[in-house]
Amino acid sequence: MASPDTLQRRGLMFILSSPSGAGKTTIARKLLAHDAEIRMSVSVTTRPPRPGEVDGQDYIFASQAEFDRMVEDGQFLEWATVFGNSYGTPKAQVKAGIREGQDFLFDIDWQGTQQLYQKMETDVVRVFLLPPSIDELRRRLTGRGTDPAEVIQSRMDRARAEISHWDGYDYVIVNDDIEACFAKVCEILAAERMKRARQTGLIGFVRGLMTD
Ligand SMILES: Nc1nc2c(ncn2[C@@H]2O[C@H](COP(=O)(O)OP(=O)(O)O)[C@@H](O)[C@H]2O)c(=O)[nH]1
Ligand SMILES: Nc1ncnc2c1ncn2[C@@H]1O[C@H](COP(=O)(O)OP(=O)(O)O)[C@@H](O)[C@H]1O
Repeated sequence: MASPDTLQRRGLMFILSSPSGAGKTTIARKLLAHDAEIRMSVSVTTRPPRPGEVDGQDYIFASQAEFDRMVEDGQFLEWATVFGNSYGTPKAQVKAGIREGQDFLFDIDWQGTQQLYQKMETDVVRVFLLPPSIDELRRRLTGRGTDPAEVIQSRMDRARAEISHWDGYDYVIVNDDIEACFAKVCEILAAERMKRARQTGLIGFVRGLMTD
């Protein structure tokens, strides 16, 4: 007998990218607090921790030598250099989790997004956040209070280059109002979870319906 209880799905890889300061960390934190079915893919980075960041939770902080060893050992699904620091996505937990139906959230840049898409196209959902204006982006970076003036300037200098990669994404959202942006992100996630290609048990269920 065909039973909907047997329906399972593959996990998805939900990527949030944006120019620095547009709000992806804020949206990612809300999503993790609100949705028990998605887990953060915690990246390894060589950048120093910011005040309040927890090792193993926000990032896995590593020296350049440790990072290079992980690259050589093939431990990353993707890695890239951003603002002169190295960032990489560890392979192990994500690959096994996806097969078991676990969804993962990625806060990675356009280079990492391209690499993940090339490797695991059907599992990947690419979302890009834009600031409402360049002035507002500067206000947010300054207001966040985590970077000295010269770092903020270098993030602003990079913002236009990052924005130019907007067309490598499936969805583009202007993060004007946090709650409105968050609602859109949740809607995208809900719809993507229902995609036929992810419903691994569907073929058997449909065959059952046709033969019962
Ligand atoms: N390719 C890649 N990019 C990452 C990874 N982790 C973080 N990033 C990106 O690196 C950039 C800098 O991140 P961060 O230092 O936390 O500063 P932020 O710009 O304020 O979020 C952001 O664009 C992140 O999305 C990763 O594992 N791989
Ligand atoms: N829609 C928004 N309106 C106003 N401030 C925002 C909005 N989204 C994020 N912020 C603020 O802007 C700053 C940068 O956001 P953050 O999430 O750290 O960006 P990113 O992770 O993309 O660098 C933070 O201080 C955050 O509270």
